Amino acid sequence: MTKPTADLVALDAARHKGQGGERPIAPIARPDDAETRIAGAVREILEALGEDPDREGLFETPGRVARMYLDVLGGLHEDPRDHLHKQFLADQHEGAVIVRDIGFHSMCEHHLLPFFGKAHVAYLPEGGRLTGLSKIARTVNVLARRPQLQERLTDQIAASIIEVLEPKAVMVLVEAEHMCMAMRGIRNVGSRTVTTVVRGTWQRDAALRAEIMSLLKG
Ligand SMILES: Nc1nc2c(ncn2[C@@H]2O[C@H](COP(=O)(O)OP(=O)(O)OP(=O)(O)O)[C@@H](O)[C@H]2O)c(=O)[nH]1
Ligand SMILES: [Zn+2]
Repeated sequence: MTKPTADLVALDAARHKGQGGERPIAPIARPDDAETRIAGAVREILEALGEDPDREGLFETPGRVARMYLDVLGGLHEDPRDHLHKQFLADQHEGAVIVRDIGFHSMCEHHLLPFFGKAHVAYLPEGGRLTGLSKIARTVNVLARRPQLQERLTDQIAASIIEVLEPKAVMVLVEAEHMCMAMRGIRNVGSRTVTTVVRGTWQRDAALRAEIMSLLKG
């Protein structure tokens, strides 16, 4: 079978090189002593703040925070593309598949503070090649549970789908609120950031692109 989207995969690989440093989609290994090391570092932070990490309320905090980080950043050690291998064929379906309102929580890699919101994903299947709807949400979830940039999260959702499903087109829209803008720094509560990516045939057809984009926005 020919690879109609090979050029798109290459384009994505090139884009990721220049974007916020290289952080490929592939998972990385988790060191065996990760929990102990994170707990030790959290204890250091508490001490550096002048706190007593042995007082009753903080005694178990380093371990808790370590387990929390391993959970909320656990997507580093999973491959988001794995989920997309569960595929079905539906030759008669020629239209787009749109999954809206996929809630996610991520961590901004600049401050390690949460950003969270919704991802909306559309793809145009090639040859009726579909994946399970939940698998798109699982893919978003793995990529979100990493130190991320919203732009990279958006790109990597599209790149994962392109690589595994080889669709004719993909569009992803992510809207999120960043705690690093709300809790600190500019302290701007309530502003939302929207990022989009369009790949494949929808890049070339402005009318169709606008139609899919309006469906994505809901
Ligand atoms: N493009 C992009 N920027 C982000 C994201 N998450 C956080 N940032 C921004 O990363 C920037 C880091 O800027 P720096 O000047 O290095 O850090 P800072 O002094 O803490 O910046 P302020 O937030 O302006 O106080 C800030 O402008 C953040 O708003 C993201 O997902 N995408
Ligand atoms: Zn930030």
